[in-house]
Amino acid sequence: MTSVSLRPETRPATSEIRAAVAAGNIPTLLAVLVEMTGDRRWLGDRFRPTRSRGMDDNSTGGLPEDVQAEIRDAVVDALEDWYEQGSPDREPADEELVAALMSFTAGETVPPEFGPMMSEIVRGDLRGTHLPALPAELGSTMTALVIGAGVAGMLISTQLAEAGIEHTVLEKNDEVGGSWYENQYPGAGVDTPSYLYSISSFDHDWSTHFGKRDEVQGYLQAFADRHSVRDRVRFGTEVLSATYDSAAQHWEVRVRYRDGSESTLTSRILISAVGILNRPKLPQLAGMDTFTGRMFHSADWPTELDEPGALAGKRVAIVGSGASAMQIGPAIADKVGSMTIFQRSPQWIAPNDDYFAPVGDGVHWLMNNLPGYREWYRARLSWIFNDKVHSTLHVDPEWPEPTASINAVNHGHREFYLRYMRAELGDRDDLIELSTPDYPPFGKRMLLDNGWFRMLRQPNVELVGHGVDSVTATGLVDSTGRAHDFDIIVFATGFHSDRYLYPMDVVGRSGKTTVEAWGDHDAYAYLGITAPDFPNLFILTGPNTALGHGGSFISILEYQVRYVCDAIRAMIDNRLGALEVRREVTEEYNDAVDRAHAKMVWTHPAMTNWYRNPEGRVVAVLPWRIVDYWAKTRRVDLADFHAEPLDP
Ligand SMILES: Cc1cc2nc3c(=O)[nH]c(=O)nc-3n(C[C@H](O)[C@H](O)[C@H](O)COP(=O)(O)OP(=O)(O)OC[C@H]3O[C@@H](n4cnc5c(N)ncnc54)[C@H](O)[C@@H]3O)c2cc1C
Repeated sequence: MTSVSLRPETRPATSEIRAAVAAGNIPTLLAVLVEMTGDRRWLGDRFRPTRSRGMDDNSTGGLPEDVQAEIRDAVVDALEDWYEQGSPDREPADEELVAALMSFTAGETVPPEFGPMMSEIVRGDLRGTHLPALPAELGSTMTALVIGAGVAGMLISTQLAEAGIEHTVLEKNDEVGGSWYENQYPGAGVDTPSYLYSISSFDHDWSTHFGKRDEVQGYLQAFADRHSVRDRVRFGTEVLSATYDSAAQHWEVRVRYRDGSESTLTSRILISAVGILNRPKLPQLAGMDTFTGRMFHSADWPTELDEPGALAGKRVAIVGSGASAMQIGPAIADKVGSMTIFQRSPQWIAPNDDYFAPVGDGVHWLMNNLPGYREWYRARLSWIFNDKVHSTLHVDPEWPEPTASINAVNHGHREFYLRYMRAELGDRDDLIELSTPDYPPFGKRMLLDNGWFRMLRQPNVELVGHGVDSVTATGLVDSTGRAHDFDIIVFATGFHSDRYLYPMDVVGRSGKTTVEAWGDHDAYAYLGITAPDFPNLFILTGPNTALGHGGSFISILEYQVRYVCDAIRAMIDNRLGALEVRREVTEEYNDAVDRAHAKMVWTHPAMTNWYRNPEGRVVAVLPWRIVDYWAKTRRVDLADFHAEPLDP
């Protein structure tokens, strides 16, 4: 469903407005009300929402019924007045008011540095284009190749196209979508609320708060339709290598097409949008080729297993208990004969009442008809799900507990999640023991409960507290030596998240590949985007830019796309042929990344996680808050780069 205009031809009946407003999120309605009316009376104590509990949108604001009713009535009046005045253009709140409203509606202090970033969301600034039109005389010189047509590749391609920059997107698959095209396993979906995990410029009426894979993929396909992205994508084309030619100031990119033939393409600018959760990681186990049943990685789920009855009576193994396993298990437990989960380490799992909750017509109406509602709802989610928790993830050096928690607040989180887990698992002491992590909450990305604990209690489900050692013709042998027989083995074992640009050979100015420059698992780049010796190469979701503390990858991608566009704009404005980040700037940045990580929960020795490389250095996630990354990526500073004029 796409959004409707904020300027309806006919004014809705009061009863229609009232019904929709009844479904509204109270803190969001309050912000909209103050923005629409300018009346600061609504910032009085009587209307102050409570602080939201954990990770939910605090729909009632914790306010008494009569106060909620008063707010709703006032919103109805404000909207009727707005129609009365001929539905004028919305005037978004200024930065000062945004900052005040964020703190007020969050029921806690949102630090002032969030004001500008939140204002950008509230104003909808990221909806626009970041590049001016390319001057005609540069048309043939400023060209680009983009690798990958997931969210990242589509976002940058749309910007390049609007500026008239000639480019091709090279995509190994046959369709756009990346993660969401490939991951089709039962239960696949987002664990970031969809009204946040969505593209700022492309609205959608989500059917549930946490969209499932088909809806997310449909949304991305609709984005591709809207911006004619497919016209610029060469599908079935895998990039094998890329080599920078200093003399020509361009990249030579070796590709292989679906029919096995290969060719070399060239472009001034090379943009990697290959993602970090795209190359499935399978464990290297003895006997992998001997199993006679079906065995596959979660990202390669065979769709025929979705046919009715296909799993009936089957003995299914799920190897791993991370995010994908957690979505698959509850989705198939009722359909299989038996299910055995091999868990090396339990996860921290948070409750979330909205996980399966549908988004009703009333909310859709507000998103599309109440000026500012969509933007304010998103801004609030971007506090609750993105940065709110970050300050609690710093290790307190005085904290006496060496492993289970890192500071007093983190200890409180631990107690809260344990209470929830125990309540869900009831009298199953065996499961409680197996499900209690021995590392601090947030040491790995938090998961949201989708019925996992209840599933564990089902009689046909077994949780094994070990990993697997080998594969046999009939099943698996776990690390205690116990053999298990299966018909189907699903490896929910994640991706090569610490191997950037893998498995491409990307060769820089000096003739070294990225692997030679960085080591196999130790990538680094300035802002995670650009690296010395690799001029004119921009990496989207590069090293240290994924989110460990929660939040939406799409926010990060939008900031990176803006930064890359700013770099390209600088090249165009200054007639540059090459832009290469300075080594000292990159080293200084990466020292700061490592220093910041050393204080964060992710470097805590009590657990392993997909953020760290085998040596323990965190290479995948950002150490800072999103607002810090937002500030760092707002503008390109040419002083950070060696710039070469365009060779005439
Ligand atoms: C199951 C799952 C659930 C997720 N849930 C969330 C969530 O709730 N919230 C969140 O923020 N993030 C989530 N993510 C992370 C998700 O990967 C990102 O949010 C986002 O989709 C990344 O987009 P991308 O375009 O950077 O990369 P991808 O979506 O990974 O796209 C990369 C594209 O590049 C192509 N490609 C790769 N190598 C080559 C090559 N050599 N040649 C040609 N093409 C190539 C791939 O085929 C793919 O199409 C999830 C990921 C998975 C796998």
